[in-house]
Amino acid sequence: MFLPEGSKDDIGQVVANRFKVFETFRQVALSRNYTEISTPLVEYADTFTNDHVGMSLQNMLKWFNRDGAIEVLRPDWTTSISRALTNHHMDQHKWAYHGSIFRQEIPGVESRQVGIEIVQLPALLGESECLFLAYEFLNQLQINDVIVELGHTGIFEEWVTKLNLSEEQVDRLRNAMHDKRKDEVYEIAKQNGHEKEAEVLATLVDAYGPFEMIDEYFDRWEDQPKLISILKHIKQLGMTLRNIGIEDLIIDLGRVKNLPYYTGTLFRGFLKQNGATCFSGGRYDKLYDRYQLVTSAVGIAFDVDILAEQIRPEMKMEKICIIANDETLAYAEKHRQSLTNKIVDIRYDIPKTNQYDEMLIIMKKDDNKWEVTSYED
Ligand SMILES: N[C@@H](Cc1c[nH]c[nH+]1)C(=O)O
Repeated sequence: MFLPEGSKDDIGQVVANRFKVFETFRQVALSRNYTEISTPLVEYADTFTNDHVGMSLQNMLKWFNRDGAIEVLRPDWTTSISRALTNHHMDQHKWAYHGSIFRQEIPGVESRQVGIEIVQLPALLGESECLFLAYEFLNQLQINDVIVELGHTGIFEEWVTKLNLSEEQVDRLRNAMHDKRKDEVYEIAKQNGHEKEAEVLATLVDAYGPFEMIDEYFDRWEDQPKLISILKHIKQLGMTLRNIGIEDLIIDLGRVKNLPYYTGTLFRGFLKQNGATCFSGGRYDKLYDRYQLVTSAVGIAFDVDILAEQIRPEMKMEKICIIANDETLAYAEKHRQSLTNKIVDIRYDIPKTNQYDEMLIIMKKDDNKWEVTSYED
């Protein structure tokens, strides 16, 4: 039997590690007063593709339902939670979730996330909370070598308004910017004759580095109040993170949104070991506009599969095998319960591999009682 391309079965340690990530996340989120939320796996495509969200149908797993409407497997938690929350009271601010999302551009199509969404909290509080939680969660998983990157959608978008480009040109520009293709950024940006602004935009491609670099840009953009207020916000967030001990902090001022709904601060976490993105998130206030709700919203999602790969094996527990038969099975189970903090297996056959630290066998004594003795072969 075959599986569709990208799909795979997982066995043993991978599955165990994933559960460790899920469990640790739940415990951290609950201790920070999050309420758990779950949305259905199957939703209408329109929930994600309407103008307020703007995700592309192309990458979704989709089909027509009986009435001819397009349904999809959940491609994004953030959007489906915003749909769900508008039908609920908004007096709870902090929401936590865990489960799969499906996007065709992700290798394997299915990927597992744990994440949080925070609504209607002041900007700095909500954004810091996302990264405070990230810090606590990763510490608990003993994953310490992570670089936190801060960015903001507003910097690129502000420069772009000066260029008089069509929507299609802006999309191409955003993609070139995302891939840090500097020459292409310049070429697209100057298409309507704004060469000076195009040059500045091209230099934004290189505007990444250690957090302290932000001070340079206060001088460079001193005559641009919008950009200065964005810089002040990023700086304040960065200083707050520094104050709780997040040392590995970088900025990318040329960062563009990787999901269409972002409207402000963006953050990502990279594993130092291999550069993989282990979390990603940001501000998306506009997602609630279509429900005529004035809301501030920010969130972060962690890639469970990437984190699971980093988990160190648990302390090894002693592994015992009790050899039983139909007659001694119940006694074996009772004995198993008395062996705490050990992995205990019951088998009828005598295992050929030496995967157990100890093997026990149940023998009948003269007085018709049972006795557990060590099995030696
Ligand atoms: N949904 C985003 C992460 C996020 C959560 N909240 C805001 N952003 C993602 O899948 O990358």
